[in-house]
Amino acid sequence: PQPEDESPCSDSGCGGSPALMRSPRKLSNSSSIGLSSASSFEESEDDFTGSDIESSLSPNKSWQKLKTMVHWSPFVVSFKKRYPWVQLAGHANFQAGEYGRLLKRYCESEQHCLEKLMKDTLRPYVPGYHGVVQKEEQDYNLMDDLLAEFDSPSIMDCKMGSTYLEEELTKARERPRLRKDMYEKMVAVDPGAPTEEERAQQGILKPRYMQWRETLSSTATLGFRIEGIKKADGTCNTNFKKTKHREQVMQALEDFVDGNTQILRLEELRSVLEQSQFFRTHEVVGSSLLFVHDASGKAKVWMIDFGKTVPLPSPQTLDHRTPWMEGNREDGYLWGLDNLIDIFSSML
Ligand SMILES: Nc1ncnc2c1ncn2[C@@H]1O[C@H](COP(=O)(O)OP(=O)(O)OP(=O)(O)O)[C@@H](O)[C@H]1O
Ligand SMILES: O=P(O)(O)O[C@@H]1[C@H](O)[C@H](O)[C@@H](OP(=O)(O)O)[C@H](OP(=O)(O)O)[C@H]1O
Repeated sequence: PQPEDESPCSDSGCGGSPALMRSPRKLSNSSSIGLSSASSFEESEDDFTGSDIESSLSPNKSWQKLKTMVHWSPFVVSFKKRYPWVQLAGHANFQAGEYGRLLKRYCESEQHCLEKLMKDTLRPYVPGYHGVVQKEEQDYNLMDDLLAEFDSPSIMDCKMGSTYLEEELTKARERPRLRKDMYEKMVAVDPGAPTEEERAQQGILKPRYMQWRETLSSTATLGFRIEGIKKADGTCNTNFKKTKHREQVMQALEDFVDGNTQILRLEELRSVLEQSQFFRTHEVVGSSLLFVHDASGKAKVWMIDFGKTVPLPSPQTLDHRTPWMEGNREDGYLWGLDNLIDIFSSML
């Protein structure tokens, strides 16, 4: 069976290198630090000069062709510090950009979300978005690299709320397609999980896999799950598939926080979410909170990954807390955030 490509922006079958490619601007070949689908890159210590910017915009370089308006800083940009880039989860969708920016493989629904979010009250909680760029005939959404302003940061990706769209369920029903790769991922974690029928088929439907992943982890019971943690000391863990119970989650969070309790304050984000027009009018699925802090005490959280965030038909709105029932499109995002805040409060 063919891999199923049901998600608006799933890159199944699209190929592409899992490694971040080197940009023309002296990105070093620094070694991977053992993350799934991840590589790291380092900015050159050399300063950028005005002429670098000019030459980087020369028309004969296809990767710099601008598809929509991209706002380049009119002044000289200086990159003095080295920092490794880390991808904690997700597909091999990223490339290093310039000026502390990242290129993420183009996804139309993500583009629409990021454009709207730049005008929403949630803007401070979303990576700055700089339009679509094309590089080697591939389109990318260009956004700020959230790690750029930190020194040796600790990073955590928490996937909030539901992980599959109602649309994915409907499509799987209309056009059921077996996923051998998902069957294999399931068996690798729990050989007893597939049903007799799935075992005979050696394949499973994507929603079945996604639901199984939700119940295996804390998504089903707490409304969020940890996808990956990289600590300042370089240690990294993306093995949280079975981190399910409150105590297990809290232990992982404590390890990540490492005494920097500033990172635990999420009430402001919650109240901005509750006010946001964008949030009220979108089904937000598979999106993560990216927590970043470093030894200086600096700590921030952002919303990332809007590949499966879709607008609701007007005048429908969501409260993001009502339990999901097929048809209501509730994603449980705020229910998950309430639980996360509750756990954080007990850690303060
Ligand atoms: N703007 C950003 N700045 C820094 N790191 C980022 C940024 N966006 C994403 N990342 C890193 O890349 C990882 C994957 O990001 P994202 O979830 O957007 O990718 P994806 O391929 O769409 O994931 P998925 O397969 O879960 O849909 C994050 O866990 C984080 O480590
Ligand atoms: O974490 P796992 O266990 O590796 O499972 C993947 C994960 O749930 C991704 O969120 C999902 O991508 P989307 O969110 O984009 O659907 C991907 O589907 P895919 O293989 O169809 O891309 C799954 O394989």
